[in-house]
Amino acid sequence: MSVLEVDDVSIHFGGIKALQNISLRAGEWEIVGIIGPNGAGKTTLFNCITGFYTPSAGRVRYRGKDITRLPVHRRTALGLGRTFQNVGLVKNATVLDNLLTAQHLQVGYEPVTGILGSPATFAEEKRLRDRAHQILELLQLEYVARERVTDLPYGVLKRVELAAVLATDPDLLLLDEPGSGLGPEEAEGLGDTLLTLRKEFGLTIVMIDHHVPLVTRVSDYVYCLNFGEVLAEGRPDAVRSHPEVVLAYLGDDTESEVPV
Ligand SMILES: Nc1ncnc2c1ncn2[C@@H]1O[C@H](COP(=O)(O)OP(=O)(O)OP(=O)(O)O)[C@@H](O)[C@H]1O
Repeated sequence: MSVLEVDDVSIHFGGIKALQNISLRAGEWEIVGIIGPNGAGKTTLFNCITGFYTPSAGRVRYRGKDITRLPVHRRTALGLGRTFQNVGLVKNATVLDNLLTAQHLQVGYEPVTGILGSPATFAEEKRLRDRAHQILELLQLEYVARERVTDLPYGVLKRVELAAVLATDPDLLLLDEPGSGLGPEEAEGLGDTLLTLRKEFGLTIVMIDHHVPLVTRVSDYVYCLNFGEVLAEGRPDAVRSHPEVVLAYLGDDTESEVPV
């Protein structure tokens, strides 16, 4: 059974057909890449998967369960974790507090209950705090645990955002442009991190990115969207050199691959 199944999903906004009959699969422990030019519908597809939008037609299933109409928090509780195109963190809080807050969205009681609560909640608090530190160590972020988010450079922020979503203990991780704003070396490091995270946490990952070398390197399977439709899908190298994908990116077919 697939972890994620999107079947014939369509959505329109007034006259704009943002998605038309999109189908996509992500199997257990797979990394699935989504590429496509600006306005192709990539973020809209994520919004349909995570519950920010309800599709006009089609189905979204998570581990066989129809989640098409479930609200966002119920999907999060099932194991869907998502990052945003623009960093989604509490800017005035510390890195550690951002992780602890993200975890409390998951456990269903407020941090103050943990402070005033029973021995059982104390034990749970300790478990959450230990896990937060484990994630920070894995992402080499322990050194900024007590720094305020607002004081951090962009590349570090992107890693903190990844840490915060991992803190919610996801099973399916949806990453919206994790490589945006990163230089080639940082993107290379991010690729290594994603491969490690998949192994350490047994994750299935679906990622949108414009950074084609990153997507090609880490993905098992790639979808290219254009004008709300799947233009091509398959193994990364095949999609990257697909004539229609080249045309969509470059506007002509004189090159043999999507630019690196
Ligand atoms: N809430 C909305 N209301 C109206 N139009 C929308 C809405 N959300 C998305 N769209 C439109 O849907 C289309 C797809 O947008 P989307 O943001 O999904 O593209 P994208 O592939 O993620 O682009 P980018 O790479 O630039 O982020 C665009 O024409 C966009 O203007």
